[in-house]
Amino acid sequence: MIKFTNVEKTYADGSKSLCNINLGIKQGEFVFLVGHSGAGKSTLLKLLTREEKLSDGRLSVLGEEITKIKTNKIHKYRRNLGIVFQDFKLLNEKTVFENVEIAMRVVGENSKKIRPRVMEVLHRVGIADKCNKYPTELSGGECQRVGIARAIVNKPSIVIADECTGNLDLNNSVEILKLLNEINAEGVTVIMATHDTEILKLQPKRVIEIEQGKIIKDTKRDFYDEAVI
Ligand SMILES: Nc1ncnc2c1ncn2[C@@H]1O[C@H](COP(=O)(O)OP(=O)(O)OP(=O)(O)O)[C@@H](O)[C@H]1O
Repeated sequence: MIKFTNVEKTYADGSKSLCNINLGIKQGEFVFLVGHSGAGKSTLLKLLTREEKLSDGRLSVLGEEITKIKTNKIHKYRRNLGIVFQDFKLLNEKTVFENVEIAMRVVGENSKKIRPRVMEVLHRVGIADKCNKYPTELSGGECQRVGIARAIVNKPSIVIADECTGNLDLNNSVEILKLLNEINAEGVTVIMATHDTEILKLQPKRVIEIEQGKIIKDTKRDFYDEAVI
């Protein structure tokens, strides 16, 4: 469960980015976070990942009060999260396998478990045959599959995807959404920020709309077209 209670975020330069956010997301939900550029979507996600701190209010994630997590315990908290980025953030000098492997190494996973688990997730996202390639040898859609493999390799409870289809064409976006759906079907909460309303038409999910730092709509997706996935 994720719970925002009266959350405010004002950046150091005085920009008020989030205002009185009250929001509950149950474990296993798939939520789209939408809004125009600058609405506050990334800020909300950065509060979840503890890249940014709340200015006021409360935020609890998986039973933990975010503001109370000590700096030296943040890495432990982040193990619950898998993060997928718009620009993939892959290491170009490392292979596909190594890009995913590194996520297991940094959390100190037992080396014997690493190879089978990495190969398992690479199969899962349909990119195992490219495990020895470098990111520069892959298409955008393939890079994002690697990004998803890296996000899920440590079995997170929550996947956070910030504009993860932003650099992809519609076909690739559909494939990435399918993958996120499958991951969600296994009980993982998925929160996906997007400003692309076409994406919302692809599947019936909860949509939370932010405008100028405020939630202006929260629906179980009853106002969008019929699902096509
Ligand atoms: N580090 C920062 N310092 C100051 N202001 C910031 C910072 N990061 C974001 N903002 C401001 O906070 C507001 C919300 O930004 P945010 O990045 O959360 O929006 P967004 O909805 O994710 O936009 P986009 O779709 O363009 O990524 C904007 O007005 C932005 O200028």
